[in-house]
Amino acid sequence: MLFHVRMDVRLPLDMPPAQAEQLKQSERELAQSLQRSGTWRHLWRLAGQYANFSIFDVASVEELHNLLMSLPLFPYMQIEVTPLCRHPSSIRESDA
Ligand SMILES: O=C(O)CC1=CCC(=O)O1
Repeated sequence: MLFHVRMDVRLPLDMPPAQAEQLKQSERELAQSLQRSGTWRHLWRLAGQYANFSIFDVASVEELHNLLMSLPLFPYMQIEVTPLCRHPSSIRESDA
């Protein structure tokens, strides 16, 4: 199952810089691991915003939910999830 996810990051202005850097580093390591495994298919920065568009490939809504909740930046993100299905006019054979 494919999901489009928008994440807007809102770190508290008074968060100590070292804590923010640690969170971002932990987020990066998990995001890159999930990209290598194929679960986090796409990760794009929204130009001019501290936000991303991502595509996740997971087996269930529960898997996506648990994954998103496990992200180190989860407490500081506003997240919007959109389920995707194949478009009838798509020329692709699969969702690959
Ligand atoms: O910077 C972001 O958009 C939040 C984020 C997702 C994966 C990552 O490494 O940072």
